[in-house]
Amino acid sequence: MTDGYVTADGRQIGPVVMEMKNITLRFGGVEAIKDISFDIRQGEIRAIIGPNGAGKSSMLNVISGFYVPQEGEVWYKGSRRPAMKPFEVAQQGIARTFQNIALFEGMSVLDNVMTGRLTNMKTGMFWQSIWKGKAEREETANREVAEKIIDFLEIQAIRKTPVSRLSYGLKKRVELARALAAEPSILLLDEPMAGMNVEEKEDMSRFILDVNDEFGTTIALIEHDMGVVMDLSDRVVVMDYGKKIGDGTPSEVRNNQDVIDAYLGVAHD
Ligand SMILES: Nc1ncnc2c1ncn2[C@@H]1O[C@H](COP(=O)(O)OP(=O)(O)OP(=O)(O)O)[C@@H](O)[C@H]1O
Repeated sequence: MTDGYVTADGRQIGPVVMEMKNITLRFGGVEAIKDISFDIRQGEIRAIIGPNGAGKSSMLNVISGFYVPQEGEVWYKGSRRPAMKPFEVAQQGIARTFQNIALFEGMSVLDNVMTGRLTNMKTGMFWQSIWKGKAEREETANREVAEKIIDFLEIQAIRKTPVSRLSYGLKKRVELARALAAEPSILLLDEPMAGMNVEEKEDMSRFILDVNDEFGTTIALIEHDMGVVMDLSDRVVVMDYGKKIGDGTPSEVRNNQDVIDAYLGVAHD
């Protein structure tokens, strides 16, 4: 792994933790990702942005192991990652949220957050049945982590409330809490601000920054609204029609002519 460095915007970021090398992903005749390479560094907030259909969700799904690209390599913590099932990727410390909220609506906030601990459970069903003490200790420790995250995200007042009764913005915050409960090394956020009003967007931005600051979590997020990510991110990859057209700090990509054209809808060859 290479060392960390200070970005042009003055933020210290760490060594490379994940590297996408020449990734190409096809769906039949559609090339959703065309030979894209970029890295994600320890402790940074890395955004992948682009207009509708640019290939952002496809890229997030490659990172999370949901799609295996036809070409290219994914490197994680210094080794090439073999084709993996999403739960295996999760066990390696990569947690995610979904654009369409994927919570257990009938369950309380606390129980939903507790499901985020499942990938960290050491005691299997067999041992739980014959070794009650160990399982109970693990349950207590898991609950402590869940409660700490609930406090951190300021949702203690609704910890017993069924998710179905919550506003959209709060559901998104519970989803963030559940992903954090896994204590991930990399947190993937799928359009975390989509469908939110201005106030909810501000709250979510603050929580994303606080999580990054307080826990040092590396965060990769996708978003089509360029404005939303500019204040939040250390570095930004810009995609358009499956290609990478920009990569750098927010001010670098903001001044990149290809990026400006893509967002203004200027025709491509
Ligand atoms: N499962 C799939 N099967 C076939 N084509 C797909 C599939 N998923 C995505 N595509 C195509 O791949 C291209 C990139 O789609 P993708 O959803 O990754 O873009 P996006 O940047 O996330 O868009 P949006 O902002 O609208 O969500 C599009 O042309 C899309 O139609």
